[in-house]
Amino acid sequence: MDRIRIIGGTPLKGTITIGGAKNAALALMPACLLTDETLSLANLPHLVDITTMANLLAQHGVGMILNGDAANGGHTGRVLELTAAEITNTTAPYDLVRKMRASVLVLGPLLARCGQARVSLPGGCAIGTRPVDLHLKALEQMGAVIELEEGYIVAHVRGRLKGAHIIFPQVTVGGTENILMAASLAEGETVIANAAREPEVADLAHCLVAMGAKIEGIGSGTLHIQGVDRLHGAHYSVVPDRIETGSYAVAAAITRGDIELVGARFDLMESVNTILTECGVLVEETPRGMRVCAEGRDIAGVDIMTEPYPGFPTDMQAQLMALMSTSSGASMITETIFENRFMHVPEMTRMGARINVHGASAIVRGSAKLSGAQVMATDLRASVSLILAGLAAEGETIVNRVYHLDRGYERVEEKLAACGARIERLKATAAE
Ligand SMILES: CC(=O)N[C@H]1[C@@H](OP(=O)(O)OP(=O)(O)OC[C@H]2O[C@@H](n3ccc(=O)[nH]c3=O)[C@H](O)[C@@H]2O)O[C@H](CO)[C@@H](O)[C@@H]1O
Ligand SMILES: C=C(OP(=O)(O)O)C(=O)O
Repeated sequence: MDRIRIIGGTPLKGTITIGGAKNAALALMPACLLTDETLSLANLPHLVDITTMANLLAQHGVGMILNGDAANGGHTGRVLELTAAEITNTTAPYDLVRKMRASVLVLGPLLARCGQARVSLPGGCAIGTRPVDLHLKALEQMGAVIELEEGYIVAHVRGRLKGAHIIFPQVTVGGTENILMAASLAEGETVIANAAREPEVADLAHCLVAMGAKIEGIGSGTLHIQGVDRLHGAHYSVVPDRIETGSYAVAAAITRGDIELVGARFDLMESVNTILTECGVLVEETPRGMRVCAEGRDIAGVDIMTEPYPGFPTDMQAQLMALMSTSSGASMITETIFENRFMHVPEMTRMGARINVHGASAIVRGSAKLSGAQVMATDLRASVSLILAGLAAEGETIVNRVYHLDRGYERVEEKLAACGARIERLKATAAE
């Protein structure tokens, strides 16, 4: 397995281009199953998760054409044309679903278009148990008959799905996305109350509208969807990745550097920027995106609690913990979304961070210096948080098991190195 080697201590300066959002793209791609016409997605990030979703869609019968953007070396701004002229297979197999939980997002579209679907249960993952019971209950309310057989969700509906009044007892991003897609082709009106307001959900809703769906309340906690008989093709550009933006904002802050994040959507960064500003970091909007500067600044400890959007994102919790480890005060970080999302703590502790976990809260006592160490990445955001800690640490840090990182960060070493970071990927040898 590849490893990342970092020699820390250099304040990062320069520009980093932000790509399309992984979590938006993973919801937009399965939307192609709702129509026999072509859905063309621009600004698609180049990530392992996107390839996994493409492989899953291909085995459902989706034809795909990828147009690389030569001007950017074929890396960023890719355009993917997806055509589900005919759905040849309604099973999402375990081998693909287990690689990526977002695979469950084919369930709603398959059921709406084909009246049946057989999707492997995603199972738990490193950060929590992550059941999909709320997706299933909502689809049942829409008339689907669902059974669990041999680890698979086996669903069918007689005729079309029917509009329903769905009240999610807990905010669920994937649940809202699955129901949005299913409801777009259902008979009658669906109301989703306590819907997720994440920008990636809004991105999906805007794309569905471009495909002919009738959705009101986009971006709010109540969505009204008037089902239509058919959807058509569309061309849609994926929203910039706010978690990638936030991760590189922390890279600037933790190294006391100065980075412009080109293409970032400042308006989607409010909760993260509020915390960074409270810490003492300068964050400002620029004509091209946003600038984050911590040069010569003292970072203060602040308390953070993860919440659904517009609250502070759980996907930024580990990165902020790395920053808080280098602050001059104490902070309390409370994780309210996932029950097991502190796996970066023992690894950061190996680098000299002073962190104690009590239930859902971690007390971070800032320390002046982190020191390089061998650490193990356990999940996507934990991986990037260890890289961030390594950038600030004295000496050499080796982050092992970085395959998680490639799920969600495109060319991370290249982007950081362009700002002066001493970072390289150590490729796995054939014997490993
Ligand atoms: C691909 C993608 O977009 N992933 C994001 C998405 O994950 P994902 O869509 O899986 O997260 P959810 O918003 O659904 O999960 C939120 C909480 O609700 C619980 N829950 C969810 C569904 C359900 O049927 N039953 C249930 O109990 C989950 O276990 C979790 O504790 O939103 C999370 C919360 O912002 C982010 O961290 C992930 O990066
Ligand atoms: C938890 C994440 O992704 P996923 O939902 O795909 O596991 C993430 O992006 O941080």
